[in-house]
Amino acid sequence: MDLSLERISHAYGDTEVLRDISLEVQSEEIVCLVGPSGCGKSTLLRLIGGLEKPSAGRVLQLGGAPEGCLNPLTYVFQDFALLPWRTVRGNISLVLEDHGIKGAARDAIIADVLGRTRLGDFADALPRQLSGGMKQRVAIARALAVKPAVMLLDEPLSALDAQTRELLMDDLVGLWTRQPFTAVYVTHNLAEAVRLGHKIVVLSRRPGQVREVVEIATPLAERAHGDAELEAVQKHLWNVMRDEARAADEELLDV
Ligand SMILES: Nc1ncnc2c1ncn2[C@@H]1O[C@H](COP(=O)(O)OP(=O)(O)OP(=O)(O)O)[C@@H](O)[C@H]1O
Repeated sequence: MDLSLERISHAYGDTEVLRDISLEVQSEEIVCLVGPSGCGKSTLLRLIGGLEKPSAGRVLQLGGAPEGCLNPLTYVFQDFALLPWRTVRGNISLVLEDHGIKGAARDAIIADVLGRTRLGDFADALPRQLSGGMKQRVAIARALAVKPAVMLLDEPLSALDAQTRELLMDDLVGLWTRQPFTAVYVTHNLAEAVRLGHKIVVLSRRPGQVREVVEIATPLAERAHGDAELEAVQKHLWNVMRDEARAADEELLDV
């Protein structure tokens, strides 16, 4: 399934947050949204996911969802949102039970997503026994269990330390390479965007507008850490964003 955002604008009361955003998300593509603090990245993700309705414009879902899809637009949050009293298996099982999937069918899906996220040995662990990076892998496995058409990731790595972020980026690349998925990925971190994004959308400061869309042709699996071409793209993105970020940072808070 592809997504087409047509001239989306959004305001909260008098606060204009997003202005005239048009964007395509193609199937099996990771689209990263970057932009200064408060420019409306998370708001745009909520509008895409249908949690809120845009003040103007629309989000079109083009083509059918994958076979067996239980939830076309599925979120992955920064704080993992795992139930602490349920094991890894139990956390994943819950979303399937919610859809009436039980027994062998449920077990097969759980085995599949634990395999894809390389968590097979941790099925019986409780969240408190896992590192932050492992918890986020469980959250990703849980999202995959509902066979989403598009995963919506809101700063999924920003609660993690730098080393864990690197490992999880490798994991996401591996996951996508083994079986491509479609995602919209909000991040502050330009290194993450150039590592994971097929397309990087730079938003201006609030009201967020599309400043630039950068496409990176290098396959994800070939994007090595420290690659000169990626660093040049990252530098370019920072040049586009720097003045906007500074202006956003110096803006007086409206309290
Ligand atoms: N439910 C809401 N009601 C009123 N204002 C809101 C609401 N949600 C977000 N905002 C405002 O909309 C603007 C954009 O917020 P949003 O969280 O989408 O930005 P962001 O780019 O994701 O920010 P950050 O990078 O800091 O996470 C902010 O000024 C925020 O205060």
